[in-house]
Amino acid sequence: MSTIDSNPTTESTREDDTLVRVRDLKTYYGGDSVFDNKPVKAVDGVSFDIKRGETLGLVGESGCGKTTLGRTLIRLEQATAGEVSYDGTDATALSGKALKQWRRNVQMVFQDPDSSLNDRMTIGEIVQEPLDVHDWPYLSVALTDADGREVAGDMVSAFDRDAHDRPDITIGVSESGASVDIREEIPLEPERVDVTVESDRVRVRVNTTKRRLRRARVRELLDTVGLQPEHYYRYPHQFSGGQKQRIGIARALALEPDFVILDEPVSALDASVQAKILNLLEDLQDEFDLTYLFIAHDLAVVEHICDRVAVMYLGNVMELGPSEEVFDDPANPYTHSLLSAIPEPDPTADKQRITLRGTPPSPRDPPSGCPFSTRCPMKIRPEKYGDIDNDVWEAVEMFRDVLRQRESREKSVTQQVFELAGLSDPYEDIDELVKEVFGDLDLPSEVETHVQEAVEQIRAGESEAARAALREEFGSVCERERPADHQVSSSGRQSRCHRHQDEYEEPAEYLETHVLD
Ligand SMILES: Nc1ncnc2c1ncn2[C@@H]1O[C@H](COP(=O)(O)OP(=O)(O)OP(=O)(O)O)[C@@H](O)[C@H]1O
Repeated sequence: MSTIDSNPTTESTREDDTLVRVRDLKTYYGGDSVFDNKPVKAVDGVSFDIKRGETLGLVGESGCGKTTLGRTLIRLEQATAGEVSYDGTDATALSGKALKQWRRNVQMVFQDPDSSLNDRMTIGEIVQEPLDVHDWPYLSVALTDADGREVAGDMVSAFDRDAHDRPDITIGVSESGASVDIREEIPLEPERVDVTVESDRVRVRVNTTKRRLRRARVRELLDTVGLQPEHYYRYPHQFSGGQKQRIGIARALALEPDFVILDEPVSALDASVQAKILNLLEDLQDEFDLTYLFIAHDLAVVEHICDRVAVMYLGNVMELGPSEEVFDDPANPYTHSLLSAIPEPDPTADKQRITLRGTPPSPRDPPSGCPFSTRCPMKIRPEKYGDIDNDVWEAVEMFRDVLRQRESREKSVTQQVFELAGLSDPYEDIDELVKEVFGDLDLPSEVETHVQEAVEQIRAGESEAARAALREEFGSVCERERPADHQVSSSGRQSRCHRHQDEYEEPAEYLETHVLD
């Protein structure tokens, strides 16, 4: 198994067809004041490429950092560290006019169409707003000679071209006269463009207003997303959820982006409407050569629509590869766990589930080593505990996890609820905790001794030392070292797990022999 560490560029993601390149990206919230010295590590060192025209899915439990990652990619959040380049341009370094121009090319469709559409604006105004903000169309003009070659010259009205450097109007000048060619996306008839060729200059006059062109563009966009012309003057509350999402999509497409982030675009919709919106998104991708980052928690949707999928946990991408491979033959323990939680359509099918202990740790206090180490059912054990009974091992892990949470600065919601209700947290009392976690389990003497020693230390107020001693005894490489990304298939799929090193059993093998009954 080869390690690929920080550069996931592989055979299948050659530089030339890469549109978005992300390297070691981190987005932290807070952590910069005396009272708040631990930042929330929402995105914590993520690297991947998105190829031109592909759909990359981003999945993971709520709070794992998907939205923050999406927002950072389009500069709605400021990256704390790392690199995001877009078609070769470092997007994190842009500012001023360059940033505004770049923004035309990257758009986002939000999960909740209700809160993303201003209820006091008509649909026409909502879709037109980005066009107004960016003064679209730019009405840039290019001159070509009789052979179709662009002629350089001083443009009196040298408006911005679009992000692809395409002119909106191309005037071809030859001995027989002048021709007018208008880019397909500009709703302007050539008859409205007057061209006068003089000896040393070419005058171009457009006989319409930008306002009219924008309104025509909005009407075209409404049609493109399956809405009717009469919807132009209506208000969002007059539409169904699916229609509202169509409006959101039309708005996102207004400035002719290349890259669109779809943040749970169908999660709030009924199943039948979901399918229609997904079909629309696929059609639009083909028609406009769009590249998508598709954020979702519904794995079935991702499997259907995405070429590749990135599985995220606690700010990290744990596995990334072609959707079919990741879904059919997951490599990473977290992917195994996530997939095992999908309900089986056939209730009689005998599906073996992996039950994950507890909830993900707080991104303010992530575990050392592997981010999944506090819950991983396939965690590497010290050799002497390799054959220990599974229930005993799980209990030890749970005991350590609860101690860790007690130490963490942030109180869990459960603890807060107990306190608000004037009750003591059942885990606060160490004897109660031991009873709760180990119950009637028959502990091997070695385990019992170490647990007992830890309990004594905690009673003596030395929780830190107790945790350190337990880590020394029961810990492994999973808690000591951050795993590298390993290439796990010839397609370039990568997985972040110590088990991919030669000396350990692969997660899938370990799962069969140790975790599933
Ligand atoms: N503005 C913010 N300030 C502080 N913490 C934040 C902020 N936004 C998000 N977070 C925290 O960052 C972590 C990642 O949140 P994010 O919304 O990116 O996750 P997510 O995977 O998109 O979750 P969901 O599926 O619920 O939307 C969470 O712990 C969240 O509480």
